Amino acid sequence: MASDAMSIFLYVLYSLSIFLFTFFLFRTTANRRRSRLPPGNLGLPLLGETLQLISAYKTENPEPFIDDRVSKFGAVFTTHVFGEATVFSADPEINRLILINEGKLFESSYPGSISNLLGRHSLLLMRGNLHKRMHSLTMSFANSSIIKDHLLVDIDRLVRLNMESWSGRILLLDEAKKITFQLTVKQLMSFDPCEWTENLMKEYMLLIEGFFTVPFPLFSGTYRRAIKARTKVAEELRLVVRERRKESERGERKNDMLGALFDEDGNGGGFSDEELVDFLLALLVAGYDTTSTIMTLAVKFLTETPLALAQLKEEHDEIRARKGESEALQWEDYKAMPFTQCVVNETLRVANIISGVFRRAITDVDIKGYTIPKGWKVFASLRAVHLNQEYYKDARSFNPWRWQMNTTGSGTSPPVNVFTPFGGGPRRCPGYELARVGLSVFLHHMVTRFSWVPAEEDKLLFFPTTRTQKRYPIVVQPRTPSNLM
Ligand code: HEM
Repeated sequence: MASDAMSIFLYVLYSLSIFLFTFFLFRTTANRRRSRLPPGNLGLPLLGETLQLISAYKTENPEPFIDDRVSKFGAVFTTHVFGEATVFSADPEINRLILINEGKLFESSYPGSISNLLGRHSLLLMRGNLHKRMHSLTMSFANSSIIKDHLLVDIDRLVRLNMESWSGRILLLDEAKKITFQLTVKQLMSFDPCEWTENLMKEYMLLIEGFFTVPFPLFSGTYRRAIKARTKVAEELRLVVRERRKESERGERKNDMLGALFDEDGNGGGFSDEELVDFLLALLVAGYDTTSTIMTLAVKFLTETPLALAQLKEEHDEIRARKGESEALQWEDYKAMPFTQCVVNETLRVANIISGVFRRAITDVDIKGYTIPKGWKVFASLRAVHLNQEYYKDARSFNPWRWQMNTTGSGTSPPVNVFTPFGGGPRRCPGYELARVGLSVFLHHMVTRFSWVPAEEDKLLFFPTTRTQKRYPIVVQPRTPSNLM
């Protein structure tokens, strides 16, 4: 016990001295270059402005920390958060430069908790040529023609299967998570829902909870549990990979992501089991939480905007009327959902599931008259741009009709590079089309099968991730001819 206390004390002392050393080093560097650094405030020693950031996001305002500084300093400013001097950008042009110069001027940089839990062979942490190769492999697996030819069938089937058990009060976020987890496991490894996928999902939830904690098992029970869950998930995935490697050696091939990886050179792409496990584990993380949250928030925004919900229902009722009660959606049906695509865009814009991306400057970078010093962190805020009045009239309201110019020629079009919910450049989300199709199919079955009301008030939270406080409880009722609204 005494030796535990002593090691904690020594550990804290050691961390403190590293923090102070780094902080003063940055301060000195910052002073030297102050004239060319973006304006801003480094805050308190050690803490910087981290506490201001955390307390700002306790409100219902989606972007208080950035709004406040943009009004004082402009769209690009300097701050110091989570132990590092960081340049924040709310400027679409600068964001674009940051995103397209991945690997040249900047490289992605995730907090320690996320990197440790994902594993170093995940796509999100790969760099250079290997990243290029694996990113394009992932893109080719999730592109429109693959979705059209075989993923859509599973999406439609699994969404309907899950909705069959809905009745009375449900927590929509939990239901959406179940659906997206099952979908992703199916797409990656061809497993249909079973006890194994359910247990795996429970471990995944624990793993994801560890993302926004202090990455020291000694200090955080959540992080400890997440590490344990990661080990269990990796063990399970390793067994799958080994089994599939044997099948592949026998010439058997499944039409899923793992199959695509084995196809690379007929022998697991030359990848080790460890590499394949990290890769799959991270893809499951990237697709699961994001898509389920966007499904839930789309329903919340529609519930609060009855005219939009009515128009969406009309679009989907027409499709259903053509197809009868139980026929599965086809690619042509997905392509005949113009208003749904406005709803999808507007949900992505207002919800901003990924509020922005962190990068690190790998050299001194001159942008718009400022210099971002080598080694500094950069945060390209996608949300600050999406919620800027300059680019979107009445930017903080949910208004799907603003996107109708793309289909009807009315409305005003935002400038290019302003709408970037899936990022951009070499790290652009490879699952963007899959997410859009998944959400559209989910909305189709939701509005054609059910009417619903919120079971209680629930509010949006924006930190550390975008979600609703109570997982959006609603009461659902099957739609019948006498209950069409
Ligand atoms: C609404 C749903 C989604 C949103 C808003 C979203 C957003 C994003 C964003 C902004 C990035 C860029 C991160 C960066 O530049 O550092 C990204 C990357 C990524 N996304 Fe998505 N995503 C969604 C769904 C999905 C799905 C369904 C998949 C599954 C295939 C997926 C897989 C990935 C992966 C693997 C990366 C890392 C790419 C890389 O670093 O090269 N995402 N996503």
